[in-house]
Amino acid sequence: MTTTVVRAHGLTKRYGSFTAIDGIDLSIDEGRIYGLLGRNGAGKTTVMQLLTGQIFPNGGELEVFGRQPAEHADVLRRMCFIAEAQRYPEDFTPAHVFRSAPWFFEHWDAEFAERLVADFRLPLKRRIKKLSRGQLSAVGVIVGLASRAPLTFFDEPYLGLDAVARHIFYDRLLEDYAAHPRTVVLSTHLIDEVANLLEHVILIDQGRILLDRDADEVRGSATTVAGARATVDQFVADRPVIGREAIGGLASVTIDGRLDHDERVRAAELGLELAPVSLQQLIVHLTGAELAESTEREVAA
Ligand SMILES: Nc1ncnc2c1ncn2[C@@H]1O[C@H](COP(=O)(O)OP(=O)(O)OP(=O)(O)O)[C@@H](O)[C@H]1O
Repeated sequence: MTTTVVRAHGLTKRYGSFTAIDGIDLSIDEGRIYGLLGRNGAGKTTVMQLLTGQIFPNGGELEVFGRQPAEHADVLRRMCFIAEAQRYPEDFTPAHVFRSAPWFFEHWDAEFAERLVADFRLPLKRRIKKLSRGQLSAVGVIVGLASRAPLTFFDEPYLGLDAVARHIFYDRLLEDYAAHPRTVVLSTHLIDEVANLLEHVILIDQGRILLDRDADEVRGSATTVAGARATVDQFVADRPVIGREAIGGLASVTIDGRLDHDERVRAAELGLELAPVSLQQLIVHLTGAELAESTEREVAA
């Protein structure tokens, strides 16, 4: 049976007259990896801050582990939130951070943290304020992984991490998650890199949820059809179009939904090229519709 760890209904957060989170419904199940995706300013960090009790909603209902997060220490203890720009006490070294972690996280695994320190080549005794940007991110990633909190939030945790370090993060996360299942919510702009890691995708745009679906359903749920403009237009005529680019007599149109065998054969007969749309492309289409339209207008002009 699936256990739901987060339930939100009509969750709203306003800053003055600006509505950052606009009455969203959300449910997060135990033992899954969620991707919280969206453009800059979409509201990802605000959602994570609400769920971890760091800020209060202006409206709606929110339950984390069955209770309101902000008021219950036992709920807060089961969560770990790694922010984009994590702050540490002045004069702390990574060694200090890892030594104090067991105070906050009852499942802290010191041995795992040690292995991660070696993986990330993190200088343990250097003051945090002297660390490079990537090393600072590594401290957060190590805390997030080794804490083994039942509900872990990583808010774009890898500013400055190089490609090797990011892949170490993905690999260790997957390995450790398999051995110690828990719920992970990861916000990121590097969608293609994490696409295979995610089991569920929540796409947020201007404080609202645009997509909340199983990652497997999302993968391959859209197709790009490219070829002669008139032929493409004819082929996609009755389908939901989510993106369109055209240059001269050529067009590339992204349609929602899968194509069956007969449709694929027909596309091939018409000389059209079909390509699956990656999660990143799909999200760009879904959240950048205005951009795509203006590009087409510019090209056409
Ligand atoms: N304390 C605040 N006061 C006023 N506005 C705020 C405050 N915090 C966030 N906002 C606004 O709320 C919106 C959502 O911000 P949020 O940080 O949640 O976005 P995000 O999706 O995490 O963006 P990014 O990908 O750029 O980190 C933004 O428009 C932001 O400017």
